This record gives sequence, structure tokens and C-alpha cells, in this order.
Amino acid sequence: MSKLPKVLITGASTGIGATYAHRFAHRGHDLVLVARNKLRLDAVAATLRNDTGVAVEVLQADLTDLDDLASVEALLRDDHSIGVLINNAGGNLPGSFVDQKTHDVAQLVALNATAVARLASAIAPRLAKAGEGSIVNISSVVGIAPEFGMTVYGATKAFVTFLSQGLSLELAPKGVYVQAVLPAATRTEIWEHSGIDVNSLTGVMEVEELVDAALVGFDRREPVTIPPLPDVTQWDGYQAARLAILPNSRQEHAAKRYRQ
Ligand SMILES: NC(=O)C1=CN([C@@H]2O[C@H](COP(=O)(O)OP(=O)(O)OC[C@H]3O[C@@H](n4cnc5c(N)ncnc54)[C@H](OP(=O)(O)O)[C@@H]3O)[C@@H](O)[C@H]2O)C=CC1
Ligand SMILES: CC(=O)[C@H](N)C(=O)O
Repeated sequence: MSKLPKVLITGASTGIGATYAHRFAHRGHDLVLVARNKLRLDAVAATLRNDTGVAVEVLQADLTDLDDLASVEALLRDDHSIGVLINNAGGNLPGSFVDQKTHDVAQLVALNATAVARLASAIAPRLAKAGEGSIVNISSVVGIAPEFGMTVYGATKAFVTFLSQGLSLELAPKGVYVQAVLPAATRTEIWEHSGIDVNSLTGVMEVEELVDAALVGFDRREPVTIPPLPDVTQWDGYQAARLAILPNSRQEHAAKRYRQ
């Protein structure tokens, strides 16, 4: 029997990423854990080694730093035992757009969008050549909800969902599985970093339930998994409405309502 692929998880020091690490370790996968806080990564790694016996490497990296990012990209390119990328690291910003500093907006885009695309780009050619492997991108329902008032965060998540859907169409025929996971509010530290008391919210999912549901979608090879959505036909209808626009979107002349 062939060995299970090694799984590289970004943002594995806490929250959703640390929970993925726990679940994949208990499935018997060796791991590479990436985040900035080495002490926390080492603690997660030690527990998982002790509890499961899998091999766990730790790679300290700030994914907004191009040199650090390059070291993770190099590992994804060169380590042929890595067969699964969990593109999870992400953050949010407090306040509304006019309150957010331009530098912070750029950093958020660098972490939530640029790093996700670069890491996928680093591993995809190797997986496509091998004809196997998986890329999981953690997006958010906020990416379909400009009404929620988290504009830049939501824009990065719209990017992640689009990237995932496009990569799925490109890579599935080559044997590579790509999944977008769209959580809604989940109990992690991200809320306190974004200046919101998670206990003031309703409908908050526990992180273990979120990841276990996402893994059901992973095992089913769903291209898009929305753990909290009760009725999947709502997402299917949204996709059908989008697809219905496409045949009408290219025209020689402007639509009648724009003609003077
Ligand atoms: N919790 C929620 O309600 C939801 C979360 N999501 C998404 O889930 C993903 C995980 O979030 P969640 O677990 O909630 O958040 P947490 O804040 O709990 O964890 C974020 C993780 O990302 C890491 N990280 C943050 N910044 C960087 C950086 N610059 N470089 C490398 N690693 C970094 C953190 O580690 P460290 O500080 O050690 O670097 C940590 O491991 C994110 O993409 C988020 O947008 C989506 C929808 C809902
Ligand atoms: C807005 C958030 O911070 C949250 N992680 C979400 O995507 O719902």
C-alpha cells in the first residue's frame, strides 16, 4: 500500500489550521505546519507526534514576507512527499474601509489572497504532473456578502473562492482535487484580532465541527463546501444564475438600456 501524502497546513498554530492538523495527524498523515508563532507551532507539533506517532515538521514563516513565502513555495515545489496543501492562514481587519490604513489593507491582501495564489502556484504543476494531490483553500461566506461590511476581507475571500473554482476546472481533469471551504462565523481567535467579541455573535460554529464538516466535503471531493449552509440547492441556484449570464455576456452592441 502506498504511503499517505504529507499535508502542509498554513496557519496551523491555532484555530481552523491547528484543527486540520489534528484531524490529518489522526488519519495518519505526516505534516508540515506553517505560521509565525514558533512556540505555538512546536506545541501543536509535539502533541500530535506524541498522540499519533506521525512525523511533524515546523516551518516558521510570515506569509506576508516575500523571503519567508519563498521558503514555503520552495518546499511545496521540491518535497515530493507533500501531496496536500491546506491554504488556511488568513486574517481580518477591524473597522470600516475608511478607518483601515492603506498599509494594513495591502498586508491583508498579501496574506489572504497573494500568498494563497502563490502557494497554490508552487505546488500545482508538480501535482498536475503526478496526476494526484489536493489543494484546499479556506475562503468565507463573507466572500459572497458585500453587505456584511468587511469589504477588503470579503474581497480577498471572493478571490479565494474564484481561484479555487477556476483551479478546480483546470486541475480536476489532471487528477488534482481543489476544494474551496466557505465557513461562516467560527469560534477562533480571528474575531478578537478583528476587534469583535465572538460571544456577542449568534450562529457561531465550534471549530471542530467546522473542520469535520469540511473534511466530509473533502472526502466527497466537493469543489465547494459550505459547512453551515442547510440547503445546498441555494448555492446550486446561485451558480446556475451565474452560468445563465455567461452566454449573454458577449455582444457586438451595448444593451438596449445603454443606447442613446
Ligand atoms: N473563524 C471564522 O469565523 C472564519 C475563518 N475563516 C478563515 O479561516 C482561516 C483560518 O482562520 P481562523 O482559524 O479563524 O483564525 P485564527 O486567527 O485563529 O488563526 C489564523 C492562523 O493564521 C496564522 N497567520 C496569521 N497571519 C499570518 C502570517 N502573516 N503568516 C503566517 N501565518 C499567519 C496564525 O498564526 P500566527 O499568528 O502564529 O502566524 C494562525 O495560525 C482564515 O483564512 C480565515 O479567514 C473563514 C470564515 C470564518
Ligand atoms: C469576518 C471574519 O473574520 C470571519 N472569519 C468570517 O469570515 O466570517
